[in-house]
Amino acid sequence: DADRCSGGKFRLTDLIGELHRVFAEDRVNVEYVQYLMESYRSDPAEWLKYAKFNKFRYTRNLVDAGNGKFNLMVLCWGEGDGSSIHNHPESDCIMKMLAGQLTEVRFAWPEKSAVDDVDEDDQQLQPMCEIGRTLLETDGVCHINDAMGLHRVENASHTDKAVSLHLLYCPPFEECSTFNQQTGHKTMAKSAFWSIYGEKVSKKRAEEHVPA
Ligand SMILES: O=C(O)CCSS
Ligand SMILES: [Fe+2]
Repeated sequence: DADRCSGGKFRLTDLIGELHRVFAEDRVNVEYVQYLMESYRSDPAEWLKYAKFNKFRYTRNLVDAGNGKFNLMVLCWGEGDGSSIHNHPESDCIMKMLAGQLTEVRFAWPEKSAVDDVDEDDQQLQPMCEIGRTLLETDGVCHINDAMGLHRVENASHTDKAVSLHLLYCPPFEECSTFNQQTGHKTMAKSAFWSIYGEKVSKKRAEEHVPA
């Protein structure tokens, strides 16, 4: 585990190896997984190959498909890029900053499950706190799952890009629900990869992609 690597550096490859070992067990200790993610010190030389930006929106770049048990991803956020308000179906999401800053705002679930396109009385989503939490590279990890609520993550900087490392498990979901903040209406959204193992995904493959 990370201590064994304390003599040397706990590299991205050590993190991946240790995650494979942890997820081979029946039960996953989320505190230990958080500790492993916290133990990784960002080294751009290790993750630059995954850091592919798209000028129109943030990108999701698969680093490791975790034998189907988890996805480890590098997300690249241009200036002002942000996610929709979304959930993490049956999954835990643990994220940390590799470069730059992101702001996270959490929202309570809408009371009624305002389903797609049914003209229910609108219900604005309520942020759980006045201002978003700013995540810095020096911070620990941010952990969320559906029991904790929904969130929106964005790069509020107009001058700096941001790169974050996300661990999604079990199982890594291929789509999630996104929510309109004003109406609470829910829409399903596909969680596609911009690149896989450092290779840009062709448009064709993006449609049929299932990680190897
Ligand atoms: O997976 C996504 O696209 C959401 C990034 S914030 S956890
Ligand atoms: Fe998220």
